[in-house]
Amino acid sequence: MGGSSDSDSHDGYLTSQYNSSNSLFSLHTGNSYSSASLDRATLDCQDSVFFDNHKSSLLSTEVPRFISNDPLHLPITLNYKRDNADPTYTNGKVNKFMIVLIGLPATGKSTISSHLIQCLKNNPLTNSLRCKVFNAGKIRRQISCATISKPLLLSNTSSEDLFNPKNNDKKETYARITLQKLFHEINNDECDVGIFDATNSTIERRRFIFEEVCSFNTDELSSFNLVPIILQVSCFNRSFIKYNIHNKSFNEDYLDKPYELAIKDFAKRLKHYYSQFTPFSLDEFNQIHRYISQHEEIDTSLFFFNVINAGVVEPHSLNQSHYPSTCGKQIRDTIMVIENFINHYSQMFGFEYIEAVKLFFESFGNSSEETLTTLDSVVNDKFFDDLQSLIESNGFA
Ligand SMILES: Nc1ncnc2c1ncn2[C@@H]1O[C@H](COP(=O)(O)OP(=O)(O)OP(=O)(O)O)[C@@H](O)[C@H]1O
Ligand SMILES: O=P(O)(O)OC[C@H]1O[C@](O)(CO)[C@@H](O)[C@@H]1O
Repeated sequence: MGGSSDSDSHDGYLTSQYNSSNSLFSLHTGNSYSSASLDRATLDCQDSVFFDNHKSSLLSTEVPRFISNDPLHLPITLNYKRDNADPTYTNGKVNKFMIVLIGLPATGKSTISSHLIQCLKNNPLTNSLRCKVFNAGKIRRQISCATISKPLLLSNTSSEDLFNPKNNDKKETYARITLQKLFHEINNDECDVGIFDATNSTIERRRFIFEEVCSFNTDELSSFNLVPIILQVSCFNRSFIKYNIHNKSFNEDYLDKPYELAIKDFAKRLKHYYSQFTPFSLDEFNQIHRYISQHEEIDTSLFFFNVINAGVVEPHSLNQSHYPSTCGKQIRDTIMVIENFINHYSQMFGFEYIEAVKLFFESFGNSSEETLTTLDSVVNDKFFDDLQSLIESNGFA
């Protein structure tokens, strides 16, 4: 595997990153990731039993398929049937769902969203729900392309760099437009599940989102009630991240850019995000729950799910579900389907992805010399160490 960085080249292919010394975030001391349950998730990264149970599947050339070759046919155990005559209301309003994604760039948020939609579409309990993704990057491109006729204006000056934290205002504007579009389509009954696809990487952004959800739900003119579901997507594995960055260099932002420029620009973007990212925590979940309960004056549903390293690390009690006593069947059904998706993500989609990563690095030597050299020259151990330092200086070692 000529030219590959150390992180990928020794015996730890797709496994070495599971030990703490090599992890991108070690997770255990941060303020936000300080809960016992997250510690448990962290321990699982290092836990020898967990490791042994997964090592063979991570290393084998066959994709382990515990259930079936068809990712959409899971043994989902649903105990009751949909009752069409029993639509669910909250506070006299028809329920809709909003999935708020959280996660650093290139962790798989958009990909996992499309997998979730497939899953909802294939389950009789949820197949009538109209799902739509509202992607802040797409909205940004639509607006900025119309203005400057370019996929993405790359710049070396910090004042022009959209992802430099100095320019957060610009990025916030795109996010707010995206959020308003989601509310608008929900309110017009154009969709039932709105997925807000952005990194939502700061506490301030998340506070804004939930203030807006409360305003929406307390708006007497609206006939709908939004049930918020937080889905945090994390990726700590260096090989996964490297593979994802390679793929990101072909996305719409970089259609007109040479590979090297794209990789360098995305790497720079990642550094900006690592310098300001705050993972979502149980504390924040509880704060948001209190805030919504106070403002909506009813006991309200709120859910928090995690996909870590394509589902191979189990989030354990980091996932949270708050069902009020009055919670109706439609919400319970939908959450059950989502929970099944989360719990089986690795079998449904994760291992197939890991296999693709593995193949990518195995055949890496066959890639063009330029691609190889470029990726390794930018996304290497030093780069990951820099990311680690950035996240540590941000208080989340
Ligand atoms: N779970 C996954 N299954 C399959 N491919 C994945 C998965 N996660 C990441 N990838 C690969 O990584 C690339 C980046 O993933 P994706 O675009 O979903 O990340 P993202 O978190 O939405 O990024 P951004 O925030 O920059 O938009 C994808 O193009 C895909 O090739
Ligand atoms: O405004 P946020 O939450 O950072 O998320 C939006 C941005 O995230 C990205 O997906 C990061 O790569 C961009 O495409 C997009 O502009």
